[in-house]
Amino acid sequence: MEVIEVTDLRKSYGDTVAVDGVTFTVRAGETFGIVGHNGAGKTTTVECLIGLRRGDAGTVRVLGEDPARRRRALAQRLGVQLQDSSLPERLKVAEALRLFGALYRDAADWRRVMDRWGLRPLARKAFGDLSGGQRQRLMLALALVGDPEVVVLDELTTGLDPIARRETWRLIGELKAAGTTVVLVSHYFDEIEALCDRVAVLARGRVAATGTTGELVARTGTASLEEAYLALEGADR
Ligand SMILES: Nc1ncnc2c1ncn2[C@@H]1O[C@H](COP(=O)(O)OP(=O)(O)OP(=O)(O)O)[C@@H](O)[C@H]1O
Repeated sequence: MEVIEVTDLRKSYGDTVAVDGVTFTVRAGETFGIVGHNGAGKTTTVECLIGLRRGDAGTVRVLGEDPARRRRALAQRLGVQLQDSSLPERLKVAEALRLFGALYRDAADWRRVMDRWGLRPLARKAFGDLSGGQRQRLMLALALVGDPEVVVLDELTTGLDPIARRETWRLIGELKAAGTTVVLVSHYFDEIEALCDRVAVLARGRVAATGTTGELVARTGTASLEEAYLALEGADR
């Protein structure tokens, strides 16, 4: 079953064409990676997926719904962690989890989410006093507190130290084992290779290729996803 269907999505900001006819599908339970250079259109695509933006043309369906029209209903089933998101400086970690948990009809137990993400020692710390990595971890926990069917993670482990990164990978593996569909935007090829079933390579607002790491490597005659990406990105110039 297709959980996400994006067909010929287009979006411009004035004269800048950010997304120029993007098409891909994500199946139920799949972990799907989106890679691309800075400005390739990844964030714009993700924003259209979660209903924060409406494309100029094309269609987007998430769990069968149009996110631009059904954002509220979808919010109950969707977990989102965006680049550069923030919270009020004085809000404490436990308060944030409780507050976000209360927004969902079928939320996970926020205390368990707090434990799972190693946030209990920080429960009484204010958001403004957290380190970059701790903020990132909290944002991930908040994306999951609603026990979502689909999770969209933009720059999952940016700012995390190597140990926290590996721990995050392990938790994403658990999500995957539980059948959650995950969309992962990343600049880290090791992360995409380790976690994703399939990848879409975005270049200048278009999908240069979609496939498993093995397929992309075979198609480009390269030895790694990073090399395959560089070949595909260059070929599209
Ligand atoms: N709100 C906006 N107003 C004007 N232009 C924008 C806006 N948001 C994005 N753009 C432009 O659209 C293009 C695609 O940007 P987008 O943020 O979607 O790319 P990205 O792949 O997420 O990049 P990065 O890896 O740097 O985050 C870029 O040229 C960017 O400058």
